[in-house]
Amino acid sequence: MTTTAYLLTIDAHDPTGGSGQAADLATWAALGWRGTSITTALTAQNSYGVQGVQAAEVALLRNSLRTLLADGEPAAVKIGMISHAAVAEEVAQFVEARQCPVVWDPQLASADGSEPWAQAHGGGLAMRLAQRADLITANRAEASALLDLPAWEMGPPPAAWINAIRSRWLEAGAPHRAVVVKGGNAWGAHSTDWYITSSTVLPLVSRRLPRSAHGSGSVHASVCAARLAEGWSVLDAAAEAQLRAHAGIDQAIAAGPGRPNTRTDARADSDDLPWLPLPGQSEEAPPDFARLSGQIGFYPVVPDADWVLRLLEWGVCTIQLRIKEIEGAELRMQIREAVQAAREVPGTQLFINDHWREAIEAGAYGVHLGQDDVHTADLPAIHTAGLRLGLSTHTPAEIARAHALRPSYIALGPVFPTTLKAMPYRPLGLERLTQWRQWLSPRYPVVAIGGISLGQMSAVRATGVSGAAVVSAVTQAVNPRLAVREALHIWPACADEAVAQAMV
Ligand SMILES: Cc1ncc(COP(=O)(O)OP(=O)(O)O)c(N)n1
Ligand SMILES: Cc1ncsc1CCOP(=O)(O)O
Ligand SMILES: [Mg+2]
Repeated sequence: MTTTAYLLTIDAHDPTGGSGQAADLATWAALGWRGTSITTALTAQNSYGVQGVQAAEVALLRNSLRTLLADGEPAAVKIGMISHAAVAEEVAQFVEARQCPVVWDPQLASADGSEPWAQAHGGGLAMRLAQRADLITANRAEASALLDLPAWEMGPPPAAWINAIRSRWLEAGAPHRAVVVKGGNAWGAHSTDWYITSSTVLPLVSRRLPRSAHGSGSVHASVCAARLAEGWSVLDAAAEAQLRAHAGIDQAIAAGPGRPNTRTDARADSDDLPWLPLPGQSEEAPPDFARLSGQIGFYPVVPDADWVLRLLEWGVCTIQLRIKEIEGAELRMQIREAVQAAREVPGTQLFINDHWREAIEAGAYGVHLGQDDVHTADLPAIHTAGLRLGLSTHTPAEIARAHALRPSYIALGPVFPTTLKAMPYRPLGLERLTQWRQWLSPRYPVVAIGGISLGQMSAVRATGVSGAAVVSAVTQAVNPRLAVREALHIWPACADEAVAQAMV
């Protein structure tokens, strides 16, 4: 029997269960991971905060780590509170000898600021932990103390902060390494976490909640460790962690008269989504794109205007024209022809892929854009022209990017392996599709795409998404007419429902 992969938290014992090891283990259980824990310190605490700390005995700590390793290497390590330098030294040696992803969530003081542990990270220990970590998650006070930087409250991180983070914590390592400076303890309408690498500084913005909760940093960091162990990028891990921590604070559990505990298995929805503004875009969300006028259901994506005409005849209501190889006058003519034909069938929602200028010119119902397209498309022009916007997403960070643009629907994919085009993304599968669909509800209709055959459409529909976009299942069907009839039977298009409603 092979050992089940495991995550390791090296953190303090919090008797309330709200933070540290207990919160990490509960978070990992909620994510389907086996968690293990090594204790750096025992604490006396309750909902009012930490009342006392006793550091772990170093020989026992070393023995615990060595004994655990005999069962196998961890898939990722999360380091939390360390109250004494001797413990920090032991932990640094341990992680320096590992190959797996490491998340360091420094804890320098309890929320009331009563227990300063900064001295435990002196003598170069903070630098060693930082330089071994793939991700450092620190709030502003912690980063300020560790880097000896003046406080920073509002707006983007000052240049002195970015320079210090890069030169002391990041530059020695690989470019994928990052620091997330969390914004929970700043103020303003939003709470912004700043994601900083050797080459980028990105804001991950959340709606500020009217309260804080004990252990939100532990939940955040442990989600990051789990997702790094699964091979997600640091930015994707940070985006999902922010979403889950936000939901956990929003649904915090009362633990006494003081602060409530962050819920480790909170169900996140679209109110919890962080958003990742485009470069130069303000943190303020732009106005929403127009809502869809009908349901989506079966959503074929086809390569030319003739296909659109045929689908309209066959009763399909939501269609995408995805022209890849034609340009100039012929492209404009096809888009105009398809848009004109779609306008003549009430209830039709025709999206034009990529070609947003021609779509505006033709007065299309909507456009569908990919992640790269949003950097070059004139989104305000599409909005002003009243077109709906659909956006492709494949990862949590891309979802955060899409949420910054407030589109009319969000597509998630690839759900299954697709042969249509090479994609650098792992298929989501139905479980993750269900999960991400929940994150996007109730704000966004969700379209599933990628490798969906007619045989899988019922299962995709059961995840609660609003529609299934398919290419090959229609365009490469032996009998496309029959395939469309079958698909409309499984998931009726809005035209059918509009007709049905009109007949009632
Ligand atoms: C409904 C839907 N979802 C995703 C896509 C993919 O769009 P994009 O990422 O722009 O890639 P291309 O289709 O342009 O290759 C889509 N077209 N429709
Ligand atoms: C364009 C696109 N974007 C994500 S998956 C995909 C391909 C969908 O094609 P198919 O339905 O044939 O797998
Ligand atoms: Mg595109």
